[in-house]
Amino acid sequence: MAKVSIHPAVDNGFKPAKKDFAGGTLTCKCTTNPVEVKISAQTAHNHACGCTKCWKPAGATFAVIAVVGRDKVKVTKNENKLKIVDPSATIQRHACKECGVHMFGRIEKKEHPFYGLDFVHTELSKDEGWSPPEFAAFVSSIIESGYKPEGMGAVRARLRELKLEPYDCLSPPLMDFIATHIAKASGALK
Ligand SMILES: N[C@@H](CCC(=O)N[C@@H](CSCO)C(=O)NCC(=O)O)C(=O)O
Ligand SMILES: [Zn+2]
Ligand SMILES: [Zn+2]
Repeated sequence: MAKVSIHPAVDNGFKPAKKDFAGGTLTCKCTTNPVEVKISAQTAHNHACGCTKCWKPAGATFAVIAVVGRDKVKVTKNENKLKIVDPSATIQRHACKECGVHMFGRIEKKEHPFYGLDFVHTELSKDEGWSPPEFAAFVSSIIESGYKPEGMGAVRARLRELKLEPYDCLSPPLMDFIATHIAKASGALK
């Protein structure tokens, strides 16, 4: 049986991060006047995401998305082509109006646990050395985009084969981080 396809950047394995890698340039898919975003740091928490909201290339089952400090993200070309996909979403995804690629996702709610971090797709960069994906998040959510539920066993098996442990939310360390932030804000945790 054919292997389950996850995403073109992970289906054939992926390279480790380069030591001291300090960022690169993301370019949208437009052949003329592409949007360019400069990232001036290495990314963290890169992961495959099965949610319905993250951008993925045509035909991919999962998105691959990482975070980086918002002060390290600068639009350097054709900013006028960017539009926020859903201004009411927690993560405001700034997408190219022409090709639809999401160039960065930003959290504007200061009280959010991930405030200060932008979400980026490093597959949009030709630079090599970015942090590789570490786990798979929101795996069950691919069903919300129409993936057949009976195929989920094979999807999770393939993710494990790629060393991307599948979770139906974020990874346990990130979920603990979120819960700790909420407990400190409410006073439940001192
Ligand atoms: N089942 C939903 C889940 C969507 C969801 O909660 N996505 C997460 C992860 S996106 C990157 O890891 C999230 O934080 N979303 C906030 C937002 O998108 O604004 C679905 O699939 O839609
Ligand atoms: Zn574009
Ligand atoms: Zn997502």
